[in-house]
Amino acid sequence: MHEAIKVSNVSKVFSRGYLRKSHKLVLSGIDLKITEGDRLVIVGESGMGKTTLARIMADLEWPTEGQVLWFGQDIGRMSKKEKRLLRGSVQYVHQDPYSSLHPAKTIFNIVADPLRYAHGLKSKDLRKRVKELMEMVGLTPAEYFFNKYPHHLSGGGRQRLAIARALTTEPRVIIADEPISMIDMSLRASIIKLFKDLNDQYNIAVVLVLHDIGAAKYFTYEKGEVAILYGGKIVEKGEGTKVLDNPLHPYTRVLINSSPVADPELARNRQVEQLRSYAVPIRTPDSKGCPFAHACNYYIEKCLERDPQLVPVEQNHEIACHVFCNRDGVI
Ligand SMILES: Nc1ncnc2c1ncn2[C@@H]1O[C@H](COP(=O)(O)OP(=O)(O)OP(=O)(O)O)[C@@H](O)[C@H]1O
Repeated sequence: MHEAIKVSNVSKVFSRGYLRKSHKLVLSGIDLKITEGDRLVIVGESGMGKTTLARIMADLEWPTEGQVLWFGQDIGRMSKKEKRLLRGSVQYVHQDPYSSLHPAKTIFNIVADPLRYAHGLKSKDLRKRVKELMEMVGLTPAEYFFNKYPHHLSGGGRQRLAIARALTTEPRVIIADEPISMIDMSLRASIIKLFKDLNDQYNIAVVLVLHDIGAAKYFTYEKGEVAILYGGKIVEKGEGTKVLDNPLHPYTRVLINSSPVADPELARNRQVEQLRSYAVPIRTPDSKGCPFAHACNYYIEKCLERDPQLVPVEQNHEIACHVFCNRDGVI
């Protein structure tokens, strides 16, 4: 299987303030890849760098250091022409379906416009393709929606429309940033199911940014990988079922144990570990040590001094933790 997107040693620093002298390290040393036709979920709480990473993967943001490869080619070294040829192959779906769609355009034109401009489709062919794409995302009967506007749709319907628009370029990868966070609870599973179907039926690689563990499990149950982000670093990554069913990093364990469960009996009896701090770590390029050390109940002196690297603990499962893992495996 070929790599669709590969991120190597990516760091991102945002600079601001007077003379841009204040530097914030938002991502550091990120290595991540998704192969063609696969699934990947990036999980973490708010402020951990998920959106920045997804935007860098989609070439909407540029890394301060490191490389991003699309289908084996370094996008930082591509000419404009080369990039233009590949751009349609990687599509980005925004978090907010309420502001990402033009409110004064009909649903037909939202899907048709990119087909007109990029593929030169007209009249009958255009109508046929718009109908096909709307059916692919479950907006049926498609003709019923043609002359309606985004405000006629629910949040879930709008997200489907945004996905239909993304499909107009026949992408090989879709990157969706928190695609269910602004949608009613009852519709969330159906949107994740839609991404699963696009992956299964059309072999489109899908990267989802999520903070909902239940949704991450549902998406990677059959296949796919999960990367857990904390303080701009990947602290655990690997096969979805391994990471989510057998979490080894102390942050992943807390994240999973504190996610809501439907069974009231289970919820009542569950012991949730309390962290030493719930503050989002603010890191600069000079920060030392593990980003989770200030919150971790198991930290040792070394955690404050040295940044742990990702180490394999079993096949396709890595963690970055001085306490729970060393080069010989899990302690
Ligand atoms: N353009 C920017 N300039 C300065 N700081 C930024 C910029 N974009 C993001 N940040 C900061 O980077 C950090 C990570 O932001 P990011 O949006 O990537 O996190 P996130 O995990 O996606 O959080 P959320 O789920 O809240 O979107 C935050 O502290 C944010 O304030």
